[in-house]
Amino acid sequence: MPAAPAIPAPDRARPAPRGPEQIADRVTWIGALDPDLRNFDVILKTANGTTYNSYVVRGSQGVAVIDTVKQEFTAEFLAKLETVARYDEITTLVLNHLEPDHTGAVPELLRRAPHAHIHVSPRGLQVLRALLKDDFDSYRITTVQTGDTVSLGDRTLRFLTTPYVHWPDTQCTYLEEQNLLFTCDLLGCHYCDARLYNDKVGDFRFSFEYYFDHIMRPFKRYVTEALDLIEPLRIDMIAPGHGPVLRAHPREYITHYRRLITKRLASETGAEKTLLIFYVSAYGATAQMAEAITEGAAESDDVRVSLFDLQGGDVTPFIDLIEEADGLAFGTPTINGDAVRTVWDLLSSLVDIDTKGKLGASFGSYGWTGEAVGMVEARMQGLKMRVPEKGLRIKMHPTAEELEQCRDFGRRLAAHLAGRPAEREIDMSALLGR
Ligand SMILES: Cc1cc2nc3c(=O)[nH]c(=O)nc-3n(C[C@H](O)[C@H](O)[C@H](O)COP(=O)(O)O)c2cc1C
Repeated sequence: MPAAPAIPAPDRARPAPRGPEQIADRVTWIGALDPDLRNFDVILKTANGTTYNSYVVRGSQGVAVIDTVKQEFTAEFLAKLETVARYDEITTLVLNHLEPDHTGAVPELLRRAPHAHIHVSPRGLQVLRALLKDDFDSYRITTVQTGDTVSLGDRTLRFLTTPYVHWPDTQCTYLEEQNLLFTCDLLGCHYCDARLYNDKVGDFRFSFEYYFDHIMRPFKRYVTEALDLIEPLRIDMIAPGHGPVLRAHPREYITHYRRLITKRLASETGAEKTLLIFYVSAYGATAQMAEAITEGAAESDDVRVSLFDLQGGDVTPFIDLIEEADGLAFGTPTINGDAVRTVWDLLSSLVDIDTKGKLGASFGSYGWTGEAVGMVEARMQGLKMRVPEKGLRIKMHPTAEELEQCRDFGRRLAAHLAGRPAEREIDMSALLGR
């Protein structure tokens, strides 16, 4: 065990905005408030900051620390911890998620707590190794999975493996005797309020949904699995890693996640699959292609086809539609060797949703080099979409014959969506070298 305590990271100049809080019998919040933070993980706006929630659970034969805080709050965190436990009493350190905002104080805590036995998911172990570097081998570490428990005497922690909410390593920890669930990022949000409890703080609905949209939404299928796992539990309190402690009606937050996951309305047409076709067009050539592709695809009764001109510029309204769609086609002319910006804007907005396995297609008119279609195709492949048809390029305005090629392209996209890929006509003369 490494002996010499390192100097803690410099703490913030201003005093800690609040001390520890006993949130339940034997359970104390020892987290940190970060009210001045305005941007999190580069991708999130945090209008009133965030909190890094850490908890101590005291049993008759052991003390557990559940997650820690961001590194710059280490001294504040340790000071709070010292008010509720001695370092040599800490038997268990649970790391539900290894992201630095929850593990920043781990190295310092481990230096001080010689008996802390780390409990982490199997996939968390790899990240932990990277975090602890050369010290890794000097600590006692156990990997835990759903159903495993650790006893603190008269208190028991049960683990639930909930991967990809939102990193591969994530898990939840359930305090059995008190029906208290520690969920780390799941059901959390960036909302800083020293009053701490959901029934005391300001209105944090926006933050809760915003956090879901940007952090959980790309992993909806995993979030669903996590909810399936935690829903059968009796839950009196949810203690997340960020934002308010959910003690009033905790189950409503699970229900709300379910609602956010399933926004889709019942189909009005009865068609099983949906195809969205987006385009931009300076002189109308790509627009003509888009209309012909739509016509071709719409011949299928199995596919509901929608056509959208992106000229308006704002792509945000399309994100929900895209998330629910089965297929997407993007049309863009080549302008200065590239696709048009609104198409890129839309494609880069897809980072918030799961596009894996959706059908993708690209098309567009060009004058001489025509790179745009291939670029869009590569981006769709990068998003792990299924791109079964080579992108369709037409030089300048399409002829009647080329418009028929577009219709045919649309028919093939519909057939792929319906699970019946159409046979393409084989050009025998090309095969025979004529
Ligand atoms: C400003 C400008 C830049 C262009 N740059 C390219 C180019 O780099 N490569 C190319 O193949 N065509 C280029 N073109 C030609 C267009 O791709 C072509 O006119 C196409 O038919 C336009 O399709 P649209 O009517 O759907 O906008 C350019 C056209 C304009 C107006």
